[in-house]
Amino acid sequence: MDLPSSSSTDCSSDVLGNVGNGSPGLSCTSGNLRLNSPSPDLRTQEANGTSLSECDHSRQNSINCGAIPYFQPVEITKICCVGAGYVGGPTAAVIALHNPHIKFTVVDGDETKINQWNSRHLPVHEVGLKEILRVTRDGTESVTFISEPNVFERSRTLSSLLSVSESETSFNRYGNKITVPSRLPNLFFSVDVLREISEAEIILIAVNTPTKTHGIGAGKVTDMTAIEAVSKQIALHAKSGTIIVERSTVPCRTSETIEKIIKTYRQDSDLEILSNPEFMAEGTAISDLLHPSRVIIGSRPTPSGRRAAAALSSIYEAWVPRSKIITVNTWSAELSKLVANAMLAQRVSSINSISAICEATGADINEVAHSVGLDPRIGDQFLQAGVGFGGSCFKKDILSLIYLAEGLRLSEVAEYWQQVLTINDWQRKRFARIVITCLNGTLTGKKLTVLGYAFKKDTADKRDSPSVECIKMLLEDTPAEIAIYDPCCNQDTVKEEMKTLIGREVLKKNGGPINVCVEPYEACWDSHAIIIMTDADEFRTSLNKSPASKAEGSSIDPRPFQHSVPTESELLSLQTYLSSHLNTTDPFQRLKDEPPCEKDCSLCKLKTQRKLSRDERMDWSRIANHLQEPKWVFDGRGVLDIDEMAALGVRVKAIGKPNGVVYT
Ligand SMILES: NC(=O)C1=CN([C@@H]2O[C@H](COP(=O)(O)OP(=O)(O)OC[C@H]3O[C@@H](n4cnc5c(N)ncnc54)[C@H](O)[C@@H]3O)[C@@H](O)[C@H]2O)C=CC1
Ligand SMILES: O=C(O)[C@H]1O[C@H](OP(=O)(O)OP(=O)(O)OC[C@H]2O[C@@H](n3ccc(=O)[nH]c3=O)[C@H](O)[C@@H]2O)[C@H](O)[C@@H](O)[C@@H]1O
Repeated sequence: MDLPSSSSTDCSSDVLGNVGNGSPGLSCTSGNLRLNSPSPDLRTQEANGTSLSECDHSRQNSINCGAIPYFQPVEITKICCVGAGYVGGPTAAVIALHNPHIKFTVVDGDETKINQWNSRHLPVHEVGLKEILRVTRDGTESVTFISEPNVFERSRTLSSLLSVSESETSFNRYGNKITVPSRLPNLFFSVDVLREISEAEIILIAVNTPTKTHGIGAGKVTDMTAIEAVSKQIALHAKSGTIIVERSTVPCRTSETIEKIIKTYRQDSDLEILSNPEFMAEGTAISDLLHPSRVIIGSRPTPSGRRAAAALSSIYEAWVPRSKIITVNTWSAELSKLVANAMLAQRVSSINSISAICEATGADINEVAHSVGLDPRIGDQFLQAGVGFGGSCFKKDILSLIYLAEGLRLSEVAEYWQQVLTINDWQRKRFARIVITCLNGTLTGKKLTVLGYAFKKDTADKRDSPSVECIKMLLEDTPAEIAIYDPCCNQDTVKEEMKTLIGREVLKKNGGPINVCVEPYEACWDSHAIIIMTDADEFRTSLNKSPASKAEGSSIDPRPFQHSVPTESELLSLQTYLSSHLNTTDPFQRLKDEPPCEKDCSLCKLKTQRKLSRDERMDWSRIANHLQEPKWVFDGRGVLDIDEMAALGVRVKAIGKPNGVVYT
């Protein structure tokens, strides 16, 4: 129940209901709402990373600042996330890492996926994910170590430095002895959806919301089947007062739909529905979740809506500065997710449209993008021209926006966003046509090599991948062979997908042209043309540096720490730093054993696809020697240095590069 508004309507009570000093039951030295956490140690440290001035600043910037009355803090002990996919798993891992006092369970109807999350073989591959799961899912031992930069590196004998008794001399010499307490597991994966829903105080919905493939609105409207199913389960099983959080990307006003579904089964519903869209990108999911540009929380503008928003905010405040947590109304939160994806995709289509002009005029797309991106009003992100955007979200979210505009009879708006998709489709086909044209209009009898099968680098996700579409187009011209290699995709999964999409006869073992390779050199051998479809670092020429990757983790020593006990984030960066220097996955020796695999675990037997290490590049000179004349490489992602390749005798056709136009 909301307490009467005792605080004033100025910023002594901010939009999340966090009140200033002197409020009963709340500590607000940093301006953060403190819940009754049974384990204040790490959590408080982490949250206190937000300074008072930062907090005050954020209050001034808060939308609706001061509009909220004081309310009783909600104690959160159990969170359930429905949907153990690309979003559910990583989100849960990061929230659980920073909230060790909360029991977090991820549920999914897919038992195979849940078994994978509970095993050594995770269904989602993201840099840093495994490290976090080892802590949250498996628990850790207590560890004592020295917080002195370079101590581990100097000694190179970890065990003597980690054991308190043996390393007393070292401690005395270097000082700053740090003890990190042990952790119990607080992240669980389960198929018992109903039980977990019934016990949670917060339920995150992270189920899939693809585009409908049949019936009314097919190919346009969002398929709400999973959202509807979860809403019904929540209506029937959630306890009173549970906070429901939309993490899935949904059409604007979906919370209203959820509410209606809930009310169908539960007349006296007191469940509050929030919108908290996720903005992470695949390949950098963990970095994006650990350091989000913003956390958007949409709620009803009522006291109970704001109280629910405050409860959710307090979970994020364990590691996200308050100034980055933005509260808005529910519809704004839902719509802003669609708009963010639409605008990112729009930039890609914009630069891709210009790439065609570059090819025809002699301008260079990289030079144009660089020149344009230096204007801070434009910025340099998302200006890499290529084979068009792919992935599970951009297209479906733009389609959802178009459908919304059409429903509102805003046909010009719908047409505007439709054009982003039209250009994307055109660019994908244009690239495949360039390949065929350069090969004299015929692929018959030729071997082609496709490097990159997923929709971008550092992920195995193949949903709406431009590569798949390109392969389909090339197949129509009956090449002798298409060899496929992707450093992240599993060979058997790619074969299985090709079989499903095109037919079993397409595979090499059945006499067909598709040959899925486990290493790049085999794929490129004797090829008439190499076609680069993703920006994997392996594919780059030595002179063409990869853009700084957020995914790679810290190469900077975070010591000395700000607090006597380091935060989980600090420990993680130290672990990453030490792991790379000392060549061990567990430099603190605090991790417990991973769950054992069954004797004949099929996943253990799967071949590891990445044959080159993360930093290793393909040897293009070796490949150049074994290409068929006239040695064609089609660079769909701007990863090659054309002069370097020319020196190897290789012809490169790259998107947005001058098409034989010379200065006169
Ligand atoms: N993939 C990404 O990078 C991002 C995705 N999103 C959004 O997040 C949502 C989820 O996306 P992904 O994680 O990629 O999807 P996903 O397909 O990887 O995972 C969804 C999971 O939900 C499960 N599920 C569906 N209905 C269920 C039910 N009734 N009960 C229990 N489990 C159920 C499925 O079995 C599946 O494992 C989508 O709305 C997507 O647009 C948002 C930001 C980033
Ligand atoms: O809602 C989602 O699912 C997510 O969609 C995208 O993330 P993601 O699809 O994982 O990957 P991006 O890095 O955005 O790339 C999307 C596509 O655009 C392409 N792209 C991206 C950037 C660029 O400059 N050029 C370009 O062609 C990529 O190769 C890829 O095919 C957004 O970046 C995330 O913020 C969002 O949360």
